[in-house]
Amino acid sequence: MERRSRSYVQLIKPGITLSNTLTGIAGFFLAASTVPLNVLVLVGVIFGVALIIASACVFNNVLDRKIDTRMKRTKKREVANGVINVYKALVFGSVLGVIGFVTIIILTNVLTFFLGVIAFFWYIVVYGYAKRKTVFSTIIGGVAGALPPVAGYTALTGRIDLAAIILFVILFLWQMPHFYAIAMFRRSDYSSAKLPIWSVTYGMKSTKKQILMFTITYALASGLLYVFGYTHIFYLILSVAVSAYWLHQAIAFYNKVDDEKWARNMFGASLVVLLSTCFLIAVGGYLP
Ligand code: HEM
Ligand SMILES: CC(C)=CCC/C(C)=C/CC/C(C)=C/COP(=O)(O)OP(=O)(O)O
Repeated sequence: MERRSRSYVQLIKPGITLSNTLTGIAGFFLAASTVPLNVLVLVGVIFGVALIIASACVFNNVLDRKIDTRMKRTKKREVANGVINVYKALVFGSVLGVIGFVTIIILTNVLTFFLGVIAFFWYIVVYGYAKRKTVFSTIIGGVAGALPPVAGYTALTGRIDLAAIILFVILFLWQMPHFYAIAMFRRSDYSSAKLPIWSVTYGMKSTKKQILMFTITYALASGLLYVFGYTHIFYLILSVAVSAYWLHQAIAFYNKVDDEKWARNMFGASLVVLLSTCFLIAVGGYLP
């Protein structure tokens, strides 16, 4: 790929855009186990959600360009280091956003459109502000991250019911160990960028305890789709296995390796858990 287009691809934070879209697709297929599947709506979810998230990430690159220069992980980002200027990034982000929102409104419904608007605004403005000001920014950011699966679900059902709320809770809780693990192994980055974050404010041991607590809460929440009858016994067995894997990673190495190594391992495991969880949510309603 040409260097310039590669830079634009980096601007949308492809890992985050792809994985969040995946959670939207999972929500869609859970809905399709209770109401008839509509392929056009699926197309709307895939492209609409992906484009809106991509757009939000581009705007985040612009807003965070100063912070990004102060962190080792982000200092090579295109807007931060001037490879793409602010104006071009804003045009790119706006084009993605307009196409994304138009796709959502045409192919899904008004409720899903509004969820997209809320998530978009929340990530860029509310989280963008909180990130600089409070140690609770992770919890606040988690709200935006938990909305795509809800949007995928409402795109088909047109309403927020208990299943939609459970999806929100599962993904919200998944994000806490995911991000606190990053906060641990990137602690010096956050410290030099002067961003309040749990590991910097309260230390590594406290963050480790938080991760363990949220991993347990996630494990409990992932069973709720079964408890409330949206999925069946195979979903429960497999989701218990996934949670057990994550908990095992947390507990087995808790005092055996250094904190940073432990956190890196938990982060890697969080991605395995995310993919497995998306898969189980998507097929859970069809399994016996
Ligand atoms: C459901 C929501 C979320 C999903 C699906 C998700 C997914 C991912 C994935 C797949 C990666 C690895 C690929 C990459 O680096 O681009 C990643 C990394 C990252 N995520 Fe998340 N994430 C979510 C929520 C969050 C939240 C709430 C935060 C912070 C408040 C966060 C912060 C980060 C950071 C900083 C990285 C880079 C880690 C590094 O390489 O040092 N994520 N995320
Ligand atoms: C529909 C819609 C817009 C949904 C939002 C989905 C989304 C982008 C979720 C990610 C949540 C989040 C707080 C990521 C961290 O960003 P960060 O800025 O702290 O990450 P960075 O340090 O890598 O810049």
